Amino acid sequence: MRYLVLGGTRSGKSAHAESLLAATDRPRYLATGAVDVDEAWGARVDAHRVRRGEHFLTIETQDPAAEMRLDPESPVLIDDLGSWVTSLLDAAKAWDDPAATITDAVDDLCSAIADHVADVVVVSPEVGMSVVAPTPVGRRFADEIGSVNNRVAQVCEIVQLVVAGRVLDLPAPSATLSAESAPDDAEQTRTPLVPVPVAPFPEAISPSASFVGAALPDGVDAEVFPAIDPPSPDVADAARARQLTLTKPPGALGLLEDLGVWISACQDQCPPHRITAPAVAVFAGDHGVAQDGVSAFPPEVTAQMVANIAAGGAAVNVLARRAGARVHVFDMSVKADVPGADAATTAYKVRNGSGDLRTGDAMTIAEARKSLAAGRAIADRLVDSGADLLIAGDMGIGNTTPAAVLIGTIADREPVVVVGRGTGIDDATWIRKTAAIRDGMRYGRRFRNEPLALLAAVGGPDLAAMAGFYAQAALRRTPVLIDGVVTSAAALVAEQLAPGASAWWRAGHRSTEPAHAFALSSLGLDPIVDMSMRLGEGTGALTALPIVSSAVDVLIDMATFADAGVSDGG
Ligand SMILES: Cc1cc2ncn([C@H]3O[C@H](COP(=O)(O)O)[C@@H](O)[C@H]3O)c2cc1C
Ligand SMILES: O=C(O)c1cccnc1
Repeated sequence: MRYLVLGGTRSGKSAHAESLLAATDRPRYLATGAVDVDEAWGARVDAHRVRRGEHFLTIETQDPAAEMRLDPESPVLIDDLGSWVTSLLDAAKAWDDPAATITDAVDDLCSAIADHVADVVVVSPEVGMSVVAPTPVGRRFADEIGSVNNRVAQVCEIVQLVVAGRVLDLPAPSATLSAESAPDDAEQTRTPLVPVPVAPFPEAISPSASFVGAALPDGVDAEVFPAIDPPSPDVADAARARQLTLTKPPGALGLLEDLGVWISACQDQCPPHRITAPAVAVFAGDHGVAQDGVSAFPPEVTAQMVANIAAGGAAVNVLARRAGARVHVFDMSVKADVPGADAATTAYKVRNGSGDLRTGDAMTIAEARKSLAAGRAIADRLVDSGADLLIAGDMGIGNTTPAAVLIGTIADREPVVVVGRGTGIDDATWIRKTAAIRDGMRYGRRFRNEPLALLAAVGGPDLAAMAGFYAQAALRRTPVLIDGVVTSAAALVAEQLAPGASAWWRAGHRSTEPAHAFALSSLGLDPIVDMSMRLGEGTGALTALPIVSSAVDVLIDMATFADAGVSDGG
């Protein structure tokens, strides 16, 4: 989670910011204050230091972005942007030179904050609420810090204002910024902040999602799940009853009502909490079968697209930003090294590419276990760090072929009805792909009721990790939106591993891939939207996410007949 904590002088903003990281392990404190200014300043810095105690590792730096990049997995507190902007303006000799800018450094800091894996808390002064400063230097500072705060707010999920020691959560701007409220920088208006974090937030943020290896207790096999409880039937009843009290004819909000009831039941709370921290995990892997031309694109695109997702440029990133979701991408079994991949991306890598499913050796049983454990650990880490809805996405050239094999096998359909056009294959490729699916199904059939062996034979680490992720999400009582054909294949396997898990899932969309419909009907899921999409990555689920968030808002925010003084239908 990324926090921007604003406040005036002595408002209590630093103490609050520190309390946010009180529960995390050895957070780093990036002190941007100028050293040796004068005695009074020194005393003030010392007071901060005493309060922080030993918990924080203090680093004095004028380049917080560089420090963050050195260790993206450690929680970090930056205190504060006021002194940082001052030192930038000093260095650029910009105080009385309107042409000199600090834009590059601000861009760099925003991208470091956006890329940071662990929690980030940024402290900044809120100035300029009084009369305009009488000096050019005062005006310059107020202008700069105002626009820096705007920029940093855009990459933080939570923005708070501290006044007299009291903490105010600032709601995110609505999706379309009005002309007045829009920051004057064109870049900002292109990417308005999308999350709507208006629910109260805990004093201390939970430990960050540092993705560092599988974490199942000793002696627990990754494919073994305890019984899965359904979302609370009693709370579902309470939520249905509440829907009837809201100022609308009963049932008039259709599926929105069902979705609100479902989230309420998942959260065991009516009205539910607002959805504030949805997270997407994209599982990437190459597939041996892709070497023989079952896709319209070459296998090297997988690694390139993983890099694109990590850099924030893929469709999944764009839709996630709009829906207020964080995206994490994991190289489970990409064949080549992903250019510039960080430690979090490769933390769970099982192998370089999967074997050829036509001869039944996508991976070994040990690798299948390791992949399932990885997916479970990733779900755990996201839930532990506060995620309140999970989405899995896929990336892997050729992966609609193993997906069709898994769905054809489990849902018991013929190869010709589960084969799809994937990335847009031509007829000759379609024939090859159908033959590959037939061979894979012939091999996989014997493991139809043995999910671990089936994943090892005709799946791959990416699909196995998704299955572990979905089943673990259910175990952790966290709602899930399923995406397209690839993720739905993993969901079918997850339901075999952990029967009942599907009660914690909804289908985000209907893909144009034919196998998707079979998977959804086997799982008893109806898609929320049908947008003729066929991309994967998590995009279909993300398209439905704002609808689910709206459904929750309805249960929280709508007036009741009694409150609004509206006569009900008797
Ligand atoms: C540029 C690009 C971006 C993608 N994003 C998702 N996919 C999707 O298409 C691929 C599966 O289709 P097939 O089985 O036909 O290869 C996967 O990478 C999947 O994630 C993409 C594919 C491409 C080419
Ligand atoms: O439905 C999907 O998830 C899908 C469809 C085509 C290509 N890749 C993914």
